[in-house]
Amino acid sequence: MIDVEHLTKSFGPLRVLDGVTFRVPRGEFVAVLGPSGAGKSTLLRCLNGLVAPSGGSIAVDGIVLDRRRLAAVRKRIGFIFQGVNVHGNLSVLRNVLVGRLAGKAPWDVVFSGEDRRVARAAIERVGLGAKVQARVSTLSGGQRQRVGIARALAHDPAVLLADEPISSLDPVTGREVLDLLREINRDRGVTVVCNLHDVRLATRVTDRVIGLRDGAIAFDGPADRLTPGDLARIYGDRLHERDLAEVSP
Ligand SMILES: Nc1ncnc2c1ncn2[C@@H]1O[C@H](COP(=O)(O)OP(=O)(O)OP(=O)(O)O)[C@@H](O)[C@H]1O
Repeated sequence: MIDVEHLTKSFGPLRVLDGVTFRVPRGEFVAVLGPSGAGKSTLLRCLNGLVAPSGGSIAVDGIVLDRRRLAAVRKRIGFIFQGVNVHGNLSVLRNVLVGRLAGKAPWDVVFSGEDRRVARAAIERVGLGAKVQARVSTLSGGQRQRVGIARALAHDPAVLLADEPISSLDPVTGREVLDLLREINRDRGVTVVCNLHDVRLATRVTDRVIGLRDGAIAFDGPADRLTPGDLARIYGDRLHERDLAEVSP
């Protein structure tokens, strides 16, 4: 489903991704962990074509991502941004309809009955059916992030990429939002790659952890088998006893 080979990315002299190789099968839920600056967001942005790689290759659903095929690959991907990236002045429905824009020409931004049906179904799916017409600025942080997820779903993606989707939420709401992504992953067979800072949630909710350190893979394996030693390889000596305890039995 996602095939990344020898991916490198440099910003000027700074090498941010350094030969990253992994393959994600259809339907897997992958957490990408790593210290700040390890290259997690850059990796996700490369997968979505928001950042052009310096080297290596990426294929999504068998389509090699390059400039010519960017639109075709993006059609298959829903992107959930870091923090909460929604338009406060617009209704929930309008925000989610934005997810139906892909592939429409600028002179053709008229939403069809089908667009509205899909958007409403996505809003129901994330539990905001009663808020379809509410202005997003009147919603809580967790509800706003659900709007972001509904927008990504309205795109009918085969892959969901989520860049720290719970970083601005309290722990309980964050868990609920991650559980929602897990349910969507299971019900629809959507492949999910999600950057996270919460090790405990990553090990409890996802199938697999890819640990990035200094732009290279420091760990890749089943989430429920992550050991304190693996965590130390990912986070180095900045890790504390408390963090290690999170994955200890
Ligand atoms: N557009 C850019 N131009 C220059 N440097 C960049 C750019 N985007 C990212 N970087 C640098 O690349 C490195 C990796 O950034 P990235 O955001 O991918 O890390 P991250 O692991 O997602 O960090 P965090 O967990 O703090 O979000 C950082 O040193 C960052 O400053």
